[in-house]
Amino acid sequence: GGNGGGQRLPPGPSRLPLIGSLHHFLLSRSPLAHRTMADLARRHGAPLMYLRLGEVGLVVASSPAAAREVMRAHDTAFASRPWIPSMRPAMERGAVGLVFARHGPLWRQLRSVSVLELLSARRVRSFRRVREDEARRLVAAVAAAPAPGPGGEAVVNVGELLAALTTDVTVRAVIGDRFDRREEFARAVEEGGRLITRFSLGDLFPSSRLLRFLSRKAGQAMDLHRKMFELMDCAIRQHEERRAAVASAPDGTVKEEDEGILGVLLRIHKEGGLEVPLTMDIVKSLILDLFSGGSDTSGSTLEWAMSELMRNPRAMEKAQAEVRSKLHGKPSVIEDDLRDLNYLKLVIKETLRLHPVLPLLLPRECAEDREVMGYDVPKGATVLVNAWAIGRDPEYWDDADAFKPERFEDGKIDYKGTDFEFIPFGAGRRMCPGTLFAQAVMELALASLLYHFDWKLPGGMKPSELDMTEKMGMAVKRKDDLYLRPVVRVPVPPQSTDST
Ligand code: HEM
Repeated sequence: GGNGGGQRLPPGPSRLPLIGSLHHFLLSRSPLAHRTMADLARRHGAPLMYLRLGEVGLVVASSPAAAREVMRAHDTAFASRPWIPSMRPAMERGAVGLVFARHGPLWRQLRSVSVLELLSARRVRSFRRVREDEARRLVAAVAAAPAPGPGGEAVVNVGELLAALTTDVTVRAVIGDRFDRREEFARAVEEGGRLITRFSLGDLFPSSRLLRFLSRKAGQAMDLHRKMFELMDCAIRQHEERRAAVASAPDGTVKEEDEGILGVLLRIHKEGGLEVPLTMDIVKSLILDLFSGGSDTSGSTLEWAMSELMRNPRAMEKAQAEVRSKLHGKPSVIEDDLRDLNYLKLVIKETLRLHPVLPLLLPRECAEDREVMGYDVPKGATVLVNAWAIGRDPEYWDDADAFKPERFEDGKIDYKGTDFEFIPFGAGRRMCPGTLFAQAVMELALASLLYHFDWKLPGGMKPSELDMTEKMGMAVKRKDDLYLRPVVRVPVPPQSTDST
């Protein structure tokens, strides 16, 4: 109640003058927005909930039915992304790729290029050797690297290795090579995560120029944008030098995997003739989207998968038995082997249910007043879908908080955007275009880790003692690093010294 203009806003928690519902977040036990929002939605019996944070109206869908309304029934009205005020100056200077493009001709064009060309099943398959090579490097690094960890045992930082793997696979797929400035880039992505998730008063009260002026966020966003574009310039140069080198080599053929995603984009850029010209700024923004969208998400998902397997030794044993029996002592896992690894795929699905690394997906914006489930959603409201809450809703999931890959055994529920109780990649026209890319790298990496090694928790820790606290960033990660002690089961073949 309490809203003027005859609007019937969705129910939600109390709102104070000026700050709206902000106090619910400031007083919440959890610093994680998806948990606070799930709590509020349950307490107010509001699968479609209205909140106001400062001046920003927020509508949160927290049930499969509400998610279906947002991403199917009203998909076109909710197909834009809001531009956070402090990020707007950077975006207006051209820092817009696929992720943040407003629903319109530019987005449509980038979307179809991405789906049909850059991330298609055929293109993803063409990077198979890149993935196999990086997976071999991963297991070689695990076998070589155990170093005394916090408790003096020889452990590896599993999350760090997996983050490096997913970054390298993505970057090699895009530019055809490892990125010379990888560490700098990783730091910049982390900085971006901090910036985007930090509350800033200027963002909550966009009409206040004073607050915006006082907030340093806009300036920092601009600096980061410049830094990212400089790094992308460098990636493009690196790509072009590499192609020139490949073309002038004795057998001078440029293979598809050398062309890379960037090669395809540069070709389209040169050909021209598109409805919306593909400028170099757009190319840079788009590859930046792929770099950051492609690595952090898959890397964190893999780290959660390993964490869940450590907490659930029976699932771990089952997954290891499967990969070891299917491979019959082969030297390493290759992609042909993945076809038979059914349980491994269920493990990944179950991980995505319990740990959707974008728990609120990516924000949508309401383009026009809409009536949803009998309530008014006002134009301009930010619309979120709480995939985390939906994936753990006891009304749809038995023993919802337990890790049970078997629940997906009958193959009825998938993350393709049609089963609204399971939407880690979103749904509708803004759904993640990178699912095949992500699936390919995650399956191979996990199979490789489980094939070659047994894994022990350090310091005699019991499985149930492994802390699973989350930390917010660009994607939701573990708060504590996951250190594990690897025990070799299937020896890792010596690394070849190929140049890539
Ligand atoms: C486990 C891995 C991943 C997860 C959980 C994930 C999740 C998501 C989600 C939830 C969205 C927003 C969907 C919506 O608004 O309905 C999204 C969008 C997007 N993702 Fe992913 N993603 C993953 C991997 C990838 C990869 C590997 C790529 C590319 C290489 C990628 C590229 C994108 C892009 C470009 C968008 C924006 C699409 C648009 O706005 O039209 N993602 N992703």
